[in-house]
Amino acid sequence: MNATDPATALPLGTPLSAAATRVMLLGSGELGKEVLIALQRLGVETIAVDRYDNAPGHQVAHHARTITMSDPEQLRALIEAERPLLVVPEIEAIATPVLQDLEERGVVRVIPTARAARLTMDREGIRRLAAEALGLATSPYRFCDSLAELQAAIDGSTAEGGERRPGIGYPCVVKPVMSSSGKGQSKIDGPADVQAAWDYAMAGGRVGAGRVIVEGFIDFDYEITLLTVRAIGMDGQIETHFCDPIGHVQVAGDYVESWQPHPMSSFALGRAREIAKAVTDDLGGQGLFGVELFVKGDQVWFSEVSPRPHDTGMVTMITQRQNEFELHARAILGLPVDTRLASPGASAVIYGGVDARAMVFDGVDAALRVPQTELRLFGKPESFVKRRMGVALAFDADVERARARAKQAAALVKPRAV
Ligand SMILES: Nc1ncnc2c1ncn2[C@@H]1O[C@H](COP(=O)(O)OP(=O)(O)OP(=O)(O)O)[C@@H](O)[C@H]1O
Ligand SMILES: NCC(=O)N[C@@H]1O[C@H](COP(=O)([O-])[O-])[C@@H](O)[C@H]1O
Ligand SMILES: [Mg+2]
Repeated sequence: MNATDPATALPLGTPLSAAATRVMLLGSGELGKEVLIALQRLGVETIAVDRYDNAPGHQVAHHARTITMSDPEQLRALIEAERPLLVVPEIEAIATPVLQDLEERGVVRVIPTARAARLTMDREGIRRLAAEALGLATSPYRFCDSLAELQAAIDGSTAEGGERRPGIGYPCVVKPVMSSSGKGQSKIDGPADVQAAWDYAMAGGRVGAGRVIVEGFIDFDYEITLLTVRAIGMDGQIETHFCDPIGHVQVAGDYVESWQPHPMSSFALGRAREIAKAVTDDLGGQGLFGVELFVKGDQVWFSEVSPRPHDTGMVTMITQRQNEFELHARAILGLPVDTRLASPGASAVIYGGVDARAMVFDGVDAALRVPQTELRLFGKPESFVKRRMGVALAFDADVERARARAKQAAALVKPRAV
């Protein structure tokens, strides 16, 4: 298809028949589970894939498959055997060159595009695109393959010709190039922290261990996720829609609370939308993106983007007429979207609190007695102290009240091992 050709909605068939519209999710955690539910509500036949059995999405899909998605042979074999119409990445750690090859040969369509999946699986791909190709404001950064390189990147170095390259300086943030939810990430306040940050990054990286990004620390006033949807408009051309900005709090690089709408100056919101449009136009395709931005006064920095629903966007399950999962499902099927807010609201994360296989959640009744709240318990088969096992949602007349309700409800849920 040519970029200017009008696009059309996909035909929706009968699940489990020869006329089925089949969609495969690569990654079936809490986010994929909600996408699968949204797809099923539109009569799509779903195939949930994850690295372990009984993942949240496995429990609701028509078909459940367990493979190592970062293994090119396993991924290729599964897609060729199942032949879905669409492949929807839900995590970063996927053998994306296989997706690119299958897309190029017309075997499957990858959401939003195989190139977007490849560029965002690695912090280097998306950072170089945003900062170097698109010229967007980001934190200063360097990539390093050893502790010595990391130290030199922070301190600055002198090239052979005597030319001085300034360092990132302190404070700074170190992250494995392939990781998410803050795994392997730490802040370095001074020389004494460098070794520990390097060791932590080496232990926390997912695949391709050994390479890190070091970023200058941005002392932002607040950070937002701007959910941005590329969907087919009336004339068959791609249109960009924005949700209201989502504010959030991160602890150790992992989201613990989010709310929508986050108040912003119209200047900063306009700048945020321009950045989101530039990045998502370049990544292309159809679907929802979570554009992460740091804001200080009227200054806006691009941080990173998920070409898929975002964890902080779980709040839209209580704030929007069409939540981020429904928006993604509709956009990828070529259906119209509506990004309107229905009510201010908030989300608060429920961690496992213990390392255990089977869990019981006490206090759910008490939590749901907090007015205007809902819960999602993801059904993950194993709990870790810091594994996200559920989320509390609340709505209210303003985000501050909603945040208080969501946090109160989350705190009343007490996971325990049996
Ligand atoms: N350069 C920076 N300056 C200040 N804070 C930062 C910087 N980089 C990251 N952070 C903080 O750490 C959080 C997590 O960082 P980042 O989004 O890069 O990690 P991640 O592992 O990809 O997380 P996720 O997968 O949940 O999006 C950010 O939302 C922000 O709060
Ligand atoms: N920030 C990315 C993110 O939130 N991803 C979500 O977490 C799941 C993995 O959870 P697990 O690590 O508990 O298996 C992923 O499958 C996705 O739903
Ligand atoms: Mg992030």
